[in-house]
Amino acid sequence: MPESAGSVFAGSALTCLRGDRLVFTGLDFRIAPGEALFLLGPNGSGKSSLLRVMAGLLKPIRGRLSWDDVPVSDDPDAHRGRIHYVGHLDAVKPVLSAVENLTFWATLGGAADPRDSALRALDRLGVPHIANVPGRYLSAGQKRRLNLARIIAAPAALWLLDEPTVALDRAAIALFEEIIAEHRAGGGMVAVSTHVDIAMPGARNLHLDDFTPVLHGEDDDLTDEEDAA
Ligand SMILES: Nc1ncnc2c1ncn2[C@@H]1O[C@H](COP(=O)(O)OP(=O)(O)OP(=O)(O)O)[C@@H](O)[C@H]1O
Repeated sequence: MPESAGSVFAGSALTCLRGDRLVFTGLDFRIAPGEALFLLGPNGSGKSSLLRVMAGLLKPIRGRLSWDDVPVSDDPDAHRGRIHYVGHLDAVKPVLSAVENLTFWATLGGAADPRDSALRALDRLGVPHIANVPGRYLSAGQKRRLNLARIIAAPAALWLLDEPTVALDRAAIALFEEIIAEHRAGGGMVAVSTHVDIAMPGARNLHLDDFTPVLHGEDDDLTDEEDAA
């Protein structure tokens, strides 16, 4: 059961700089238990950047990120403990088998019985047969399923998923939609960046291009904040 019961995750007046580019400014969002947010927008509009901000991996140069109205920056470790962040670059270790990769992540995520959780998550993602296959032999879609198995191998209230359905076949996308629905039914929260249709009933849309800054020279004093991770 996620720890989100009653919790609200919110951002207000967020401004993000990457390199020398102001990516978005004045961005607000709010996710309550059971809610889902789609991050939408063209390439380069800042979806991945916002997910990294939400995960505490990238510091916004302005604005506030809060959990139950307490600034996330007050306790970054607590925030890390309540999220699963899955980026679009997978992190499968090539020499470890699928179940070893997943057991490692489940241990980090605080699962009670990491290996058992790992095996059950592989089963849920429809790939029990890859358990003993080394990461380097997995297909793109199998790696993606393995990455998504991470989110159910250990509990976390907030799932931050960057283009989660890339390389997935239709059956896996349907499975993924079911898993998201179950998470939300248990009070979990989710933010998903995507360029394709994913069924998440009742999800709200956040269009990143609505927050693309128009510069008139007043932001010349902005300084870059490197990745916090
Ligand atoms: N590490 C970085 N250093 C400098 N600039 C970066 C970095 N990462 C991303 N950017 C820039 O930040 C902007 C937003 O990129 P981001 O990856 O957040 O967009 P996106 O909406 O997720 O794009 P896509 O749909 O292509 O995945 C882009 O202009 C990109 O070039």
